[in-house]
Amino acid sequence: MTTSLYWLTSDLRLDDNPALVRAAQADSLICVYCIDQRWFKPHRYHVSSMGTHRWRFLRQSLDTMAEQLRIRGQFLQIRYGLPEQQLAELIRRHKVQRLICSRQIASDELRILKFLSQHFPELIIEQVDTATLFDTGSFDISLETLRKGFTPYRKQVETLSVPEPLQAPGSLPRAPLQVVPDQSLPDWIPKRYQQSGSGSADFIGGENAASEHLEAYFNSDLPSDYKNVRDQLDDWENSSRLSPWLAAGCLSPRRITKRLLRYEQQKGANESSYWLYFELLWREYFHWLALAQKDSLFQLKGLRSRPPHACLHPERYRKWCHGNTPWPLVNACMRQLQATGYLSNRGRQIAASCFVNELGMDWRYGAAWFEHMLIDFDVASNWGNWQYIAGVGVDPRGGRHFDLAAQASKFDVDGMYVRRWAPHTPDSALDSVDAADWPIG
Ligand SMILES: Cc1cc2nc3c(=O)[nH]c(=O)nc-3n(C[C@H](O)[C@H](O)[C@H](O)COP(=O)(O)OP(=O)(O)OC[C@H]3O[C@@H](n4cnc5c(N)ncnc54)[C@H](O)[C@@H]3O)c2cc1C
Repeated sequence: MTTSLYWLTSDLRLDDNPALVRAAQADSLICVYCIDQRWFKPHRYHVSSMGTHRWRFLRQSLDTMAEQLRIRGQFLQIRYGLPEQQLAELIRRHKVQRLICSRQIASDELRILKFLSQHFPELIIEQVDTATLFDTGSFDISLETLRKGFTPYRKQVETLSVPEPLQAPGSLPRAPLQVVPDQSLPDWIPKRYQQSGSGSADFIGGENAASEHLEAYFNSDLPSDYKNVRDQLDDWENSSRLSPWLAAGCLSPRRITKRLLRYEQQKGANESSYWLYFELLWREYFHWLALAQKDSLFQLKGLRSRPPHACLHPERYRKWCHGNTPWPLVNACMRQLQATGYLSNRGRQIAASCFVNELGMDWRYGAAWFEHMLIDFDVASNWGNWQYIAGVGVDPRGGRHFDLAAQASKFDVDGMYVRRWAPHTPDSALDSVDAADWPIG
């Protein structure tokens, strides 16, 4: 009798989930999701990884996943604590022979897998590609090749056809025991997370909401205009808004691509519809890059040989985070992010460029704030895009410096965006100057 353990991470779906299909090849199956205690503790960048927007979305996604598994005679265990301990306990108790999970790219999760392989040398650990269009091994994903830039990579993968998405399994092996779920949250989850309620109706976590949103988007004509409007700062309809579901794994990129192809067959392909695929390839590029570059994703120097000049200035940092800088456009971006957990790609670029260039700060503090705030946080896309803007990633132009006045006059012509999100921006200087700070005489 074989017992497999499926460790769910950013793959909260049944549809097109090759890890679940692989895990189901067993007599008995344990499905577990671990809420990591470390997500809620402020780390070296003085903020915790998990923010309330993403937490709400995650809880909704887990509820849907638990219900989908229940319908198929399975059970989702949600465990709180340190994943390495939680998983080790299950492996020991149920004499688990195989652990299956999605391919991990972040160092924390890779350390968990290393811990398990050291403590259970007999355990077979299988990492499965669930977050990408293509599998590892379909093409060259070495750092050396990826460093050549996005365009050579894109040309390589555009010759490949995207594999068909898998159907959700109709039934699954039984769990070894039925554990009564404990719904109470541990006290290391701060109170404000427990009260985060149902939140904004814009993004509802879970596979069902994901497929409803996918259908609504592709039943409209919006994809045919995507490229023309994707750079706008606000408005639900300017881009696909698929990112939170992609990041939590409620939706697979293969399913999106399949739906996009159907759209093109029905309504015709154009540059805009192609551009959606182009952006999915960017997402994928950052994913492979993160996998290849390992810990340098989180280092100040990134892929460069020397770190850039950067400082840590707490007052500037606070002002940027809360939208109190001298730049109304940046303030509007930061306040929208804080209020909703979402920011357009243009808004993210503007806020990140200001952080790196006008504020001269260590880019990793900005990336960590985004990680905490974003409802669609994805380690590869977030840290990779930050590196790109800070000039320590793969950008052949060596970083991006956006002219904030020019951005405002181009993307917020009538000032509507600033009026909506930061109507009462204080007229503050970037740094407070106090005579007492200066030596006298
Ligand atoms: C500083 C910075 C941080 C970012 N952090 C994240 C993050 O944590 N999570 C995240 O999903 N995206 C991140 N992005 C990328 C991008 O801003 C978002 O994916 C996009 O705004 C999400 O909205 P959408 O789904 O409507 O995108 P659309 O414009 O509709 O694009 C469709 C999909 O393509 C992918 N995509 C689009 N642009 C990018 C890009 N520049 N890089 C990678 N993938 C892209 C996303 O999966 C997106 O859902 C970041 C960008 C910047 C500049």
